[in-house]
Amino acid sequence: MKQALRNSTPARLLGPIIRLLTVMGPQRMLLVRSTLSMTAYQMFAAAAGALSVGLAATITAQSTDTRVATVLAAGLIAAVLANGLFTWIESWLSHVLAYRVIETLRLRVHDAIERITPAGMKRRRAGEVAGSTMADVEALEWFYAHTLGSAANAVLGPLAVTAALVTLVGPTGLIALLGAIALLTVPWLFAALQARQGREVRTELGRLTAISFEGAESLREILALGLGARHLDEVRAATRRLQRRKRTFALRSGIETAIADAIVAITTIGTLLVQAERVATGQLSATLFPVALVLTAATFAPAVAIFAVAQKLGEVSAAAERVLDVIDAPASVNDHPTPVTLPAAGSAATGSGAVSLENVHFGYSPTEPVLTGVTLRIAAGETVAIVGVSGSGKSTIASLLVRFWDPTSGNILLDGVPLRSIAGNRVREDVLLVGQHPYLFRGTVRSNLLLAKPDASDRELWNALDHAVLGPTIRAWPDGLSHRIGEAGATMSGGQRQRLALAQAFLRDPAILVLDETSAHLDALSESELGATISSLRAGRTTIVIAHRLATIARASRVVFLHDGGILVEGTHHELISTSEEYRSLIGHPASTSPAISAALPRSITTPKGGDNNADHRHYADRD
Ligand SMILES: Nc1ncnc2c1ncn2[C@@H]1O[C@H](COP(=O)(O)OP(=O)(O)OP(=O)(O)O)[C@@H](O)[C@H]1O
Repeated sequence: MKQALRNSTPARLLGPIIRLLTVMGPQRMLLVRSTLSMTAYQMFAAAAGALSVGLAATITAQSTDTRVATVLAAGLIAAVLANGLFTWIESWLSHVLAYRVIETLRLRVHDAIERITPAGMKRRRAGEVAGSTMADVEALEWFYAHTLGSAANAVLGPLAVTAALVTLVGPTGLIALLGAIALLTVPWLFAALQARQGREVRTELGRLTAISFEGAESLREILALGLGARHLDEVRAATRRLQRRKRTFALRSGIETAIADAIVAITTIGTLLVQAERVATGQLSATLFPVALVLTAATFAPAVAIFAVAQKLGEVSAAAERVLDVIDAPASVNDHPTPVTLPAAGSAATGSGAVSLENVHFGYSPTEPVLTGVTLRIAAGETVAIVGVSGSGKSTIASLLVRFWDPTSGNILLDGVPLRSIAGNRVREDVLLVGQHPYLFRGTVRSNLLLAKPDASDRELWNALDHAVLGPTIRAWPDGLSHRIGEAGATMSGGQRQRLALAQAFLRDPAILVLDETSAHLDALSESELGATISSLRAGRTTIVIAHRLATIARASRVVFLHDGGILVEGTHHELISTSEEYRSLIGHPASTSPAISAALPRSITTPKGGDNNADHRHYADRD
């Protein structure tokens, strides 16, 4: 029985909304006050209506005693003023409540996205999810501001007015209550349809938001590839689909409204006929007849308000469900309940920074292992280059080192401490990953550099820029450090963005540096300048380079050749050239006896997932 109730459509409709109510926590008292204010203003509205018709009837009776009329007039003025006051209070409280709850929800969504983003989503996907989820949160604001109070009031209001009506006119006053109950059952009858339509509307809205986000973020690529018209078509098609969904939603809502209007009309006419009959037979005084009609209308007022809300419940419920999906998404790494407290973040100068990978296994999905038992020990201050064909798992190791993911089995240790026992954020203070496509925030050169070291002086900033061979360029700009950078660094070249990221690394001065080396953006001159920069950045610091260039590989004290989920060979560049045919083949060394890499290497290297091995081969060779 309980199970059936839980699976009923209304319960499913309300389930996500009720679960989200838990975020209200400390705001519960605000909800109680807002609901009571709403009940008060509706009671005063009903009283004002009843008093005004009572007053009119008294005046029409032309009684010589003016005392009753005076009392009724005074009561009417008081009721109107109180109605205005409580309407204002309720509106104020309900919006404060809604904004506080929405603020809490926004923070929860933000936390969830931060928790699942590093590994779970690429940046663009995170933007889409954040955008459409925040739109869902906005939809909930209306619910919190206008619904919660109305829902409680839909029960309290009709009961209170009915009590007054029954006191004045007797049991026939219950007709209005029956009408209000009938009115509230209408949305429940359509609940299943409404739930489906609500989900469809929110899903289409989410798709449209995602397409718009993608369009805005990749506008350059879209225009460069001549895909503007196609993108516009996609936006138009998504808009049309959304409009279609909204039309069917509105159609059902319109039918519900028509049925509700019929119920209100039938109840009002029924009350009119019954009470008129009673006046005619002397069971009800003529003065109370208009009062009964006004109170009948007042019985409906809260029910009509909640009816309007219930009609939108499908959409609100779907929005709540989508927000919960994000909030409930599991983290890619779970912080240890009692994380190890490391001393203040190490730096190159502290001599810390030994890294060990102990039999590390990892796959993004259980069926597709990427690393199958990698064991690697890197001493503090050592520079290790990781090489391998595209898709061999080099960047995956980088992600594991900064704890975007945890190994499926095995361990990664930082100065002997398992990474799993250190909070993810703390790990990233010691281990800095400079990725292939560094992201710069909208702001200035200075504001971006200060992200790496908030208390750095301008002198330190210039030093870092000079180390990164970006100083002369920035000095030549009229605004210098105050030069504005567009969103995602759009106003800078790829090479300049990369140097700015390296300047940030100089400022951060981490104990361990993980460089996911890019193969693009740099001309030969810049590359050799940057090589020198990276050498000075590496000095005395544990550095792991995901290497794409021979010059970088040659500079490393050790080269690790990743292949087929494990380490195939390791040693210095020269050792590997003389001992490993696979390595010679990978880097396209002239002494390689395998003109075609496919002849010498196992199949998984020659046809890597998502990569062209010959392109890789040429890639290393070109830059020797
Ligand atoms: N977030 C992810 N979700 C699922 N699979 C992924 C993800 N990231 C990488 N992969 C897959 O894992 C494998 C290893 O990818 P990885 O990026 O580590 O390779 P790589 O050696 O760094 O390649 P490249 O040299 O091209 O950058 C590839 O098959 C890739 O498709």
